[in-house]
Amino acid sequence: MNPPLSLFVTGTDTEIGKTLVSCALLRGFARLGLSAAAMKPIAAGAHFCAEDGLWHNEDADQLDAAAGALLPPQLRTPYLLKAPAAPHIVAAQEGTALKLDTIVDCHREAMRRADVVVVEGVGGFQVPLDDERDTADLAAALALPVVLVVGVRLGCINHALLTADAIAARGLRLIGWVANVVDPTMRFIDENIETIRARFERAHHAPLIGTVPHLSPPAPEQASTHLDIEGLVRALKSDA
Ligand SMILES: Nc1ncnc2c1ncn2[C@@H]1O[C@H](COP(=O)(O)OP(=O)(O)OP(=O)(O)O)[C@@H](O)[C@H]1O
Ligand SMILES: C[C@H](N)[C@H](N)CCCCCC(=O)O
Ligand SMILES: [Mg+2]
Repeated sequence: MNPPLSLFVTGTDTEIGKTLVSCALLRGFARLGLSAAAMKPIAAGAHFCAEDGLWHNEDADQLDAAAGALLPPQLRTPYLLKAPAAPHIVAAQEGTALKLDTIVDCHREAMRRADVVVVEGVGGFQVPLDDERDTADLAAALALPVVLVVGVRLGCINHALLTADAIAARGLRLIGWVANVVDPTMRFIDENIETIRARFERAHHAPLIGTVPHLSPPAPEQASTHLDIEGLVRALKSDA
């Protein structure tokens, strides 16, 4: 039996396509016959649904819809915060301590239930969780290879390079990256992507998993056709 695989999806910012790409990865893994589960361990922004009597988060719902192996909500999202804002601020206001150990335990259980577990971070790579820790500490506690989603828009080169350096500084492996075209009106899109590709290849040996064009509608199944999922699986297996 193959050991389960897992990866941590981070981004150059909030709202740049981490959820879309995570869902695309889930669909791509499913196409390869892998049972794929998703975690959004810390979610900020929840609404109450009278139909099922549960609090929902949009990212978590999208991940559930794309996942082949569904996790129970408490395992998929151990920390569901109400307000759509910086998690350390919302957690403090709600009196919630965001514990890395709890998330690591949930992740360990998720790994027992699927062939591959996709973990979506929250916001960018160094979003605080409290006065001391941030989401980079979460990725390190989970000891996962990182996929960086670059939201392709003006300014993304700098954000991409800073994030890759931060990932390396935490001793984590940037296993690949996705160029996600959030601003289709940007000038020189291909040249921007090539600039990042060449630098990531040289400095981090991190390949471009694929370029997701601006999609209408932004459907995970379609996005997944732009990603080299087989290559990613090979890299994850050799990293495991
Ligand atoms: N390639 C794309 N084409 C069209 N729309 C996109 C694309 N990528 C992302 N979007 C849209 O941009 C918005 C933000 O994307 P998404 O929710 O995936 O970002 P995120 O990085 O996960 O944000 P958060 O930090 O809140 O988790 C969504 O409405 C999504 O549908
Ligand atoms: C609510 C939002 N969609 C994200 N889930 C949280 C983004 C926090 C960003 C914090 C920051 O870097 O300033
Ligand atoms: Mg998201």
